[in-house]
Amino acid sequence: MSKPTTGPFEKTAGWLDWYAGPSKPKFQVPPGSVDAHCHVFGPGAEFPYAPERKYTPCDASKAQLFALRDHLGFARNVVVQATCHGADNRALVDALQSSDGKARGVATVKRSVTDDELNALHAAGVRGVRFNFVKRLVDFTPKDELMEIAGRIAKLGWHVVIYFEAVDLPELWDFFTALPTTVVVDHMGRPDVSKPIDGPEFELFLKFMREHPNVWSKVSCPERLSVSGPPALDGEQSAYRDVVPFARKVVETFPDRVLWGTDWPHPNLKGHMPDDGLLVDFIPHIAPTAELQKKLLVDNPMRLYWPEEK
Ligand SMILES: O=C(O)c1cc(C(=O)O)oc(=O)c1
Repeated sequence: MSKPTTGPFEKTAGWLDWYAGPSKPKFQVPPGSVDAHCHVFGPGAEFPYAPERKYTPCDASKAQLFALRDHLGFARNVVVQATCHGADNRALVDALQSSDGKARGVATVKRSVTDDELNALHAAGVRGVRFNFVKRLVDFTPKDELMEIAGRIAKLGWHVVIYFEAVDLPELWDFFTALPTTVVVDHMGRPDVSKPIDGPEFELFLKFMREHPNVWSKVSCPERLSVSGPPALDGEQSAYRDVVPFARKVVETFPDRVLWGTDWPHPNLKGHMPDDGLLVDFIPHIAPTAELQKKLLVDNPMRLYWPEEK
């Protein structure tokens, strides 16, 4: 892969660039696998970062994303609008339109979005909107505004992707459970994996999924959630072991409602930047059978993002 670059923008201090020499995974993903959570950043010279952003990344272009897809053995991507682009979806749309039909997307929109704009996003391959509740990433948006957006995008057959921290689930519960669409949780709702897996916090997340069959989860981002490490670097095959029981529990309990993604280019990591090849090698630890792997990597994302092909 080519190396990360920066255009006219100055990166946030301490920014870690994505890993330019990912290893070839030992685990071979099933044919037709989908990386269902990844981003593009800019390039800033072409698609400027949003004025309201909370961080300025290095560039991470569509060509670099597609090269990673091929290198890791994936067939398709779901590109999720990154907060550094706000509600300006141009970089996302450009990536989708350049993908030969191999990428679909999740956008961020404001209440002011027009029906024509939503229809154009749909034509480009957008199938969901993202609502973000992580305070270090976005400013607050009133819930009535989000609910209005959810009602409008439901008519297009789209879903809502939510990103929040585990401690905030109780406060957000009523809003989340009132959403009229399929709801996809980013990164398992960010559990604190230093707490017990059968403790009240993770139990609430499992209850959220158990009691609401429209709720799905991405079992992604062990590199963000792990406290114990070791990091996925230098061939490490036992990376992020403290995350395994949490992710495996979700995969085994709700095998038809889980998705997996690299989260490339891994915004805001502080300690290390993982080798994406080793992240793929993490998959069989959380989805130990071929049947679970196929659901996680092929059947589920295809049902959600390419339903016309099923
Ligand atoms: O935890 C994060 O910092 C993060 C940020 C973004 C984004 O800025 O969109 O997306 C993610 O999936 C994760």
